Amino acid sequence: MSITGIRRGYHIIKVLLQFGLDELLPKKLKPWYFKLLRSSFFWIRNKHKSLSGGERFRLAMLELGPVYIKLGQMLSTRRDLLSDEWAQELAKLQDRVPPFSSQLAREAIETELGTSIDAHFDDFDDTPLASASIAQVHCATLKSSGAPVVLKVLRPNIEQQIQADITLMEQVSHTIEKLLGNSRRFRPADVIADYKNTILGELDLKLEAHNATKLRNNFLDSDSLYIPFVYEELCHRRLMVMERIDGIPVSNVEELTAQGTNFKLLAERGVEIFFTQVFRDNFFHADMHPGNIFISKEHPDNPYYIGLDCGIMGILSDSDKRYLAENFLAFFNRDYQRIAHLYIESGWISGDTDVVAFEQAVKAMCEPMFNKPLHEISFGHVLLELFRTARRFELIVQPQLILLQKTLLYIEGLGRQLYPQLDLWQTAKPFLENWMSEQVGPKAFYQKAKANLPFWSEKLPELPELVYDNLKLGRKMLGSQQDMLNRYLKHQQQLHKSHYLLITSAVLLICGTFLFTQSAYPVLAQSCIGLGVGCWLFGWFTRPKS
Ligand SMILES: Nc1ncnc2c1ncn2[C@@H]1O[C@H](COP(=O)(O)OP(=O)(O)OP(=O)(O)O)[C@@H](O)[C@H]1O
Repeated sequence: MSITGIRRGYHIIKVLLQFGLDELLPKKLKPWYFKLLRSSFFWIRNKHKSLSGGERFRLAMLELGPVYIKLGQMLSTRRDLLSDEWAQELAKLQDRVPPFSSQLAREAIETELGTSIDAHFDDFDDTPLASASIAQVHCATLKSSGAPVVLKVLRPNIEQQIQADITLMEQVSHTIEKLLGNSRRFRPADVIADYKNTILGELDLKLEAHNATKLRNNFLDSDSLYIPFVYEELCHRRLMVMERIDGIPVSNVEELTAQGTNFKLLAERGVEIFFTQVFRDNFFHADMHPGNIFISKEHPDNPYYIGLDCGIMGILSDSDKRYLAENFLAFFNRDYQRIAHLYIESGWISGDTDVVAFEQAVKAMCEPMFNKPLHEISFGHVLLELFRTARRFELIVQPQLILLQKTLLYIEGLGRQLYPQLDLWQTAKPFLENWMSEQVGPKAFYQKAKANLPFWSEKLPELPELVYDNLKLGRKMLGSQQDMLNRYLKHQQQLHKSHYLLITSAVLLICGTFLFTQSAYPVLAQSCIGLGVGCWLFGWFTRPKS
């Protein structure tokens, strides 16, 4: 580990201890060596005893910088793991991060544009509209059209800071894995690798701009989701320019209530949008924390979502989608055998797995879930528990599915928060059933045939020629196969003949030698030996050449 790494490591320990995060760990997670390690840093005391646990955790993440802020943000969406108080506290990390100077922001924007800000924009606002973990957002208007826009620019040196912290995390996680040995089920290095991919993906705003445009186009005719227009020609790796939106943050329930939002419709639309993104478009927003979701101000009785920050998007293969949908349907039909077979067919677990044992484990895990009314069962939770069970049977971890499961859990949590009576099953079931019927059965056959029609109409005129060529080729192949067969038969005949001659010569030679030793029939003995030698020579020279 480098000197810088050691220094950064010490700083992290210092911050964690200064905010008393070690005190938040339950006693059973603090063995004697942990206590010994803590006392060896006796000069670092908890300076924030009066603050709540959630507040201390948030402030520590803020102090440690973007990688930890992002981690806190991700945790804030895990209401299945955190109490409401903690989740609300961590949600503050979403866009209340100290800003950097507008001078630096201006310089960075002009470097990316290659011209002055004034060349493209009027009324650039030096006070940032929002300052988040990775980027800062400033308002301006577009010179060419007067349209209100925002400029999202990456924080200075953010790439180096993230890289340094990730490297340190990688080193620590590898050391932990070595200490834990091979039998580990917990793989910190995999977790860090996953996190690294996620956070590095967010550092390319050009990519984010492409993603946003793609998602916008997928939902252009939608009443449920709006994605702001992106000015791609003004976007660069460290700068993104997009339409300015005016919505209410989804976490601001008071304001949403005050404007008379139809929460039931809003909650149902959240679930529908997610399933549409996954099953219809195969392209889903996978960073759905509250700082990225706004609600329209107009028509509160018919509200729609406004989505920002398309840095992290998930994609599933067609087969993943099919197995996923079948998994949910099998679960709700309590068909555990089908679930077990689906995991093997999809290749998520090995074909050597004991299917019966796996089916029993799935049943033991799923059955208690049906103690709740159907509408309270969470799809995200079902998936999470299925993955946990499958992990005991050597599940081959599918990062795209984990991303999906986390997003699903969050979307459902959000839906329930907005409208606690949300019936997840009634919202999602018709969607899944429709989708499945479109994938299999006569309708699917018709759809696929229709989709392939342009290909066949292009190939049809070539068909007679193709048939003729194939027949010609077939005849040629048939001829050469016949030749090969003839040659093989001839070879076998020669082989048999030479074997026969060699055996005959051996018999004649043995008989001739025997008669010779008896001295009774010398002429016969000589004839036998002569004939034997002749047969042998003939057999040898006529043997088949390999
Ligand atoms: N088009 C927009 N119109 C209005 N406000 C916007 C727009 N884009 C971003 N913002 C504001 O800026 C904040 C941060 O934007 P964004 O989430 O894209 O940045 P980020 O650095 O990627 O944040 P995160 O910490 O979520 O990764 C948003 O929460 C929102 O308040």
